[in-house]
Amino acid sequence: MVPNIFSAGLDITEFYQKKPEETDAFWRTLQDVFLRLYGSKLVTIAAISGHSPAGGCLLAMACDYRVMATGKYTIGLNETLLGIIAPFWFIETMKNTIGHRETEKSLQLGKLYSPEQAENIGLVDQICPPDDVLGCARKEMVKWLKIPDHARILTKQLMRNELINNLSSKRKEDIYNFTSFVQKDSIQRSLGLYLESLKKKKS
Ligand SMILES: CCCCC/C=C\CCCC/C=C/C(=O)SCCNC(=O)CCNC(=O)[C@H](O)C(C)(C)COP(=O)(O)OP(=O)(O)OC[C@H]1O[C@@H](n2cnc3c(N)ncnc32)[C@H](O)[C@@H]1OP(=O)(O)O
Repeated sequence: MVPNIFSAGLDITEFYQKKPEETDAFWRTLQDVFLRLYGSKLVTIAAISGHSPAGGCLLAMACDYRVMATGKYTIGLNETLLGIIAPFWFIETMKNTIGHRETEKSLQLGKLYSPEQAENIGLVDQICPPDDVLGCARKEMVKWLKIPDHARILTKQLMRNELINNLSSKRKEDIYNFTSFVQKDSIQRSLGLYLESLKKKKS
């Protein structure tokens, strides 16, 4: 577990100044990771040790339960702030987590929530001091593991199969949409400026 950062989201350098076949392969891998995690028969609990923007938020939402560290961290789907769009399955996952209305506001504004705000809207289930995040996640895991596995798994599948089947049937189209979108000159310019701004913030 890395302190302060759960995940900085997708590595933008994987779709900045890359060839279409490279961005295709990158997106296919992300789809694989998501489908495996969201559809996992195992109990999955995200111990969110710090920042969790965009793709990081998606990974956390793909789990069954989320524990987030308190502190000056943020979580959310901030794609619009970067001049890009959250794909339909990011949107559906967020709707399944916090509901339609909150998702609509959240996505259009590219909102990044503090841990307390995230807990209030149900984006995370629990907040804990940073040095206790793993402990809180473990405690919660014990509860989940007491439930008869077959019943929990079938329930999870009933709740999640619609989205899994939808994405599975549209994978090629989704890859095509991603690559044609990120290859646009205007999007490449936005991504370049954003990467520069991250580096400037650091120096
Ligand atoms: C019509 C159909 C449309 C279909 C769909 C089309 C399109 C697009 C969908 C794309 C979905 C995208 C999802 C994403 O996840 S995009 C990435 C979003 N992530 C972020 O915005 C986070 C950016 N990072 C930060 O805000 C901060 O780094 C931090 C996570 C808060 C941590 O801060 P700090 O500890 O101060 O770290 P540094 O800022 O110093 O960063 C260290 C170095 O890492 C570079 N960096 C950071 N994040 C990223 C990233 N996500 N990708 C690539 N590089 C990143 C940063 O520039 C520093 O680099 P350096 O060491 O070389 O200077």
